[in-house]
Amino acid sequence: MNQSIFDAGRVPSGTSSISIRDLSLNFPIFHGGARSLKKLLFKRGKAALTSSRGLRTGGEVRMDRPDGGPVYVQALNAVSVEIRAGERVGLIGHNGAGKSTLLRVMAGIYMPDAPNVHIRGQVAALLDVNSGMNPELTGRENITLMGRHKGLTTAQIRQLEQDVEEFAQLDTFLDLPVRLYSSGMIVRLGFGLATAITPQILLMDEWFMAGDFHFQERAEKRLSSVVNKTDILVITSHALDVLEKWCTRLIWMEGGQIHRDGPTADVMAAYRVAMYEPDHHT
Ligand SMILES: Nc1ncnc2c1ncn2[C@@H]1O[C@H](COP(=O)(O)OP(=O)(O)OP(=O)(O)O)[C@@H](O)[C@H]1O
Repeated sequence: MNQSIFDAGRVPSGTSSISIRDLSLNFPIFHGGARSLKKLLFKRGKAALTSSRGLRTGGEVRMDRPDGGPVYVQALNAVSVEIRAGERVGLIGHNGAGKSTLLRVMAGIYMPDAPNVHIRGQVAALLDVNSGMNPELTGRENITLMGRHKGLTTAQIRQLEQDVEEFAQLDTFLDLPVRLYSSGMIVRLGFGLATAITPQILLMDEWFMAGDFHFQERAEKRLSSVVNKTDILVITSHALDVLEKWCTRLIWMEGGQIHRDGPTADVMAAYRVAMYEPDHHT
């Protein structure tokens, strides 16, 4: 692909960075269940529901004051992280630890104006497999739509279409509405589209591993050529071998906080030990 057409937001190569200082993010609970949680918190005279052995699933459920106030899930709690060009970072931790939320902050989806979040460089986020896709349109029409959205010329859109068609190998399905696709077929199209350009900062959730074996092989190949050219990769996955393969640094999250941050081998060794602790649900 011609890279010059996607230059918006680019900075000189090797100068991309992610800087997040003391960031907290709460999701208010409006569901009826919030009332019983509130009662429970009130009964315990506490502002937060945390198990005595440490909360291993989900963020902390909190109430503004021990005597009442709105109930919310604290997805991120005072998170500070600096990532420089050249780093390949993996986010690990239990279900609900805050990994996807942190990725969404980095992608500018949550809190895009937060003064303590600074993202320098052109970002591509592979977070939701069908994000930006219109299920009523065919795969080919979706490619065109994205091309137009990016301001490409007709010739450039054709180039994009060829590239994605070759990679996704959807054959006749490329000309059928996306709502008829299986989840793996959507992954093929979404992944092909998202990796048709080389961003400076690539943020990925683990869904890209969802295709069949042949797709995964080709996806890995395509991904490594993209990753080799990006300044920064941040990826979250429960597949530890994937993280060991791709990452130079791991950030281990627990209950919305950074529990440990360091070279992959060190953090992974400690994580594996913790995983086999009898009370650990990671
Ligand atoms: N849109 C939302 N509305 C309300 N709560 C949310 C929302 N998104 C996430 N949460 C809550 O925030 C916490 C962190 O969720 P997040 O998705 O970041 O976890 P995760 O580490 O990516 O988990 P997993 O490994 O299961 O994907 C969880 O307790 C979750 O219930």
